[in-house]
Amino acid sequence: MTQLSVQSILQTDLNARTVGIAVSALVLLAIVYQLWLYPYFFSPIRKVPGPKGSLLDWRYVLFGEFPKIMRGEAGIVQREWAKEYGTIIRAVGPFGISRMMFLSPTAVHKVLVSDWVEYPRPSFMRNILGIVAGYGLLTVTGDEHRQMRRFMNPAFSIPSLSAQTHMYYKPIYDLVDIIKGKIKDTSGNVFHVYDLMSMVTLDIICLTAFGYECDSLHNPKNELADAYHKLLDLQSGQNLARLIAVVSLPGMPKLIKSEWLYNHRHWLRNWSHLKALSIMIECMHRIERVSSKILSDANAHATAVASSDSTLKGKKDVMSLLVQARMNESDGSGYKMSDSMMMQQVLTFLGAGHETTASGLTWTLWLLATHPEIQSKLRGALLPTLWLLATHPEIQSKLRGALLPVIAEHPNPDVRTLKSIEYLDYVVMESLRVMPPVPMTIRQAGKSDFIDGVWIPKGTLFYIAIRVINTYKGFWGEDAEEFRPERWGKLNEAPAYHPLHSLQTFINGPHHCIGKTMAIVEMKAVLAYVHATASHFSLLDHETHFDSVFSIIIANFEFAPAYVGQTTRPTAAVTMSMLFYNLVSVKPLD
Ligand code: HEM
Repeated sequence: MTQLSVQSILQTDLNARTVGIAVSALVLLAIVYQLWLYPYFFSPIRKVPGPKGSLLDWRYVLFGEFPKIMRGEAGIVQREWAKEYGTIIRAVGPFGISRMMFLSPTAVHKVLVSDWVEYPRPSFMRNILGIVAGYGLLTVTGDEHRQMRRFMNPAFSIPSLSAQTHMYYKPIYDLVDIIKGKIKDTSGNVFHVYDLMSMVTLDIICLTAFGYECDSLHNPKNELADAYHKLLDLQSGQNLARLIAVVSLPGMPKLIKSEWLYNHRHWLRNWSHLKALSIMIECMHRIERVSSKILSDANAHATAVASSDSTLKGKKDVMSLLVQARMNESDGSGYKMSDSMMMQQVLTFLGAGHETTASGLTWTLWLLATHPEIQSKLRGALLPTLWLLATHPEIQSKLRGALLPVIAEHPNPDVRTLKSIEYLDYVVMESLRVMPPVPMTIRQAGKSDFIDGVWIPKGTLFYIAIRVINTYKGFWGEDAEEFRPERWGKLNEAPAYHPLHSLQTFINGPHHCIGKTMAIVEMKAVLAYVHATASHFSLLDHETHFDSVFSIIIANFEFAPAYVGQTTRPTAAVTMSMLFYNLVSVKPLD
């Protein structure tokens, strides 16, 4: 080898090493900039008040406040920040990315209502929602969302809801019979309330959204119920963090939905961190299989109705209404939902309309179990008619004479009847206020702009802190964190209550929950189970059928904690499922 070639090899080696060192230094600098320099020394929002950890703690530098949020009770870590720092808060999350939390009505209005198109759900959130609840209304934004929402609104209107309410009652009767049966033969009177609520709400959403009889109350192992049960068991802060990490990798959301990964899902079981992902993929696949059958049944029925001369009746469940609307293209906007998009909506209704309502009901029963005085007041509010009738037989028979013809036609209470029971309304709204089933949502700035006088750069994430706003003392008064249904009768006494801004359980603006009224009516129907069919009335006659006007879950059963000193708390995941315990003791009233 000549001296020249040795020199040139050495030179090339040196160059390669120099380039390697330079690249490593640049990567290191980029990491240092992203994790230390930008968030704490350069970011325009670095001086906004908020929690701060030690910059020498590598875990804090890497993950910021995220572990604290995920370990804590849903929404409570953020509530403590609000107490300490006020209504404009900044916190650093994983990888040095800042989050802003605004509580003022003007800021929340800007992000959710007036400038909503500029503040969409961030892509990692759309992907998580898309994977578990379909790439339907929950994941679109802007014009696509406007058109889709306009097309779907009529199926959720009050007239449609009124036509669906009677469908609630079969699952509710079944639920009461099951509880009574279990108490009678009894292995004890302590129940997993969440499991029961999850089954009854799944059966109700299947009937009202698709006219599909799931009957998970009698067949808890049926394909759909079992898949949801397993999916919901995976809900934990840790699994949510893993899912966020996975879907943030380029191409992963598509891969997770692919047939290929479904066929090779057993590979994932070999890594303990990915086991939950493998279960999720399997469950979603099963849910999609049932959903596709639901959709093809709805299509077949609508086609049969359209081609028959009124021998078949048009069904009133949400999906049938959508299929009929698509056939008629009656909204005149030229928008036509594709088959695959209809399929995504089936997943969305199942995903968004089942677990949320189950969680709302479970927390309401827990709050009633731990506030016996409110429980008996609610029972009193539901029963005065009964009591009056029981103690005044002459009024009873007179009333029955007037009621029976109506009752014969409408044996179960409709939307208006449920709405007229004032204290029931207070209890449901108060429970949804202090224990909102979706405790928080997220948005991302699509533009740089001032909000509440602070310059917020494009890309900043926002915590829409539903539970914090719902229980903020500045809006609701000193007792804001307490469960006190009476406040709903005296809202004018709250210091700064605003009907649009102080309660964000279903959020505000164009993305507000399309199922809000459906969920509230359903919760009331389950809690207040009214049964008005028989000819003879005796107060609290539980063994025989309930007679006359109101027989109610709350009137049927007394709820209490399963044992003295029992506590529970909500997980910091997407919805507020109960962590540790969802046992509640249920006693028949006598
Ligand atoms: C107590 C029960 C419920 C609660 C607390 C609840 C809460 C919410 C919240 C907070 C959002 C906004 C999410 C966001 O934009 O980040 C939302 C959206 C939505 N919810 Fe609900 N929900 C409930 C029941 C239902 C039911 C029964 C259905 C339907 C069958 C439903 C369907 C939807 C849909 C489709 C959206 C997306 C709306 C849009 O972006 O236009 N929800 N819900």
